[in-house]
Amino acid sequence: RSFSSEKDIHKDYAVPNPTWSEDLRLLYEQFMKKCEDGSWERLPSYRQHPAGGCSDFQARHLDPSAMKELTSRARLFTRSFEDGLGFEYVMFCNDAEKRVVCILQGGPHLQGMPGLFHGGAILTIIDATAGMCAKRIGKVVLTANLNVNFKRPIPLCSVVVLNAQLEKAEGRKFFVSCTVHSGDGRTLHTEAT
Ligand SMILES: CCCCCCCCCC(=O)SCCNC(=O)CCNC(=O)[C@H](O)C(C)(C)COP(=O)(O)OP(=O)(O)OC[C@H]1O[C@@H](n2cnc3c(N)ncnc32)[C@H](O)[C@@H]1OP(=O)(O)O
Repeated sequence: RSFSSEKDIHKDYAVPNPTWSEDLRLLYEQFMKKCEDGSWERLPSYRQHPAGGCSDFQARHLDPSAMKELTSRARLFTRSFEDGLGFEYVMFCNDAEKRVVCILQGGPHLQGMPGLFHGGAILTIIDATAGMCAKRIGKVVLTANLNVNFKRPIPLCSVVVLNAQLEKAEGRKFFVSCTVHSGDGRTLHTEAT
């Protein structure tokens, strides 16, 4: 399927699709229920996010003349896979508690060691989830430092839950912790700050 149709670029991918497992669907329904009283909010997710708010950052880091051509071809990394092959995920935020939860089913194209999730893929979704947690407050944020402990390998194509929590804010610095647990919550796979 072409990635560059207007429709495709503006499509919200943070919704169920036929590649989702029963486990991911159940978690999605659980969190959608939590959204009913307004304490949690599902975050839409697109292949290309509007540049809104990043213009001064882009001016500082990027050559404006190259920007237009570049961004027209650009896709958010975590949304640049065919359905089911990469990151199938939905983020939910609870701004009162300064938390972001990400439910994730990792596809077969995220393999590292045979049968296992690639460590870089785990880093990526931690970076995105913890980044979103900081972004809810800081609006435009960049990851300055990411420390990760891989406690248990994550089986490929399994469903996991990421929990990001803002721990502290000092001016424009945000300190976020993030864990990755198995879908049933019993196994702590990864912890990061
Ligand atoms: C809508 C959905 C979008 C989803 C997107 C998901 C993407 C997730 C986010 C990313 O992956 S961003 C891409 C990876 N990150 C980068 O490319 C950032 C590259 N680094 C930088 O641009 C600069 O180093 C940075 C902006 C982080 C800081 O540089 P600045 O010149 O703005 O500030 P400065 O170096 O003076 O540091 C500011 C404060 O941060 C502190 N700091 C900087 N780097 C640090 C570090 N590595 N560890 C701890 N503290 C650090 C620094 O000590 C200082 O603290 P104090 O003011 O208290 O002294």
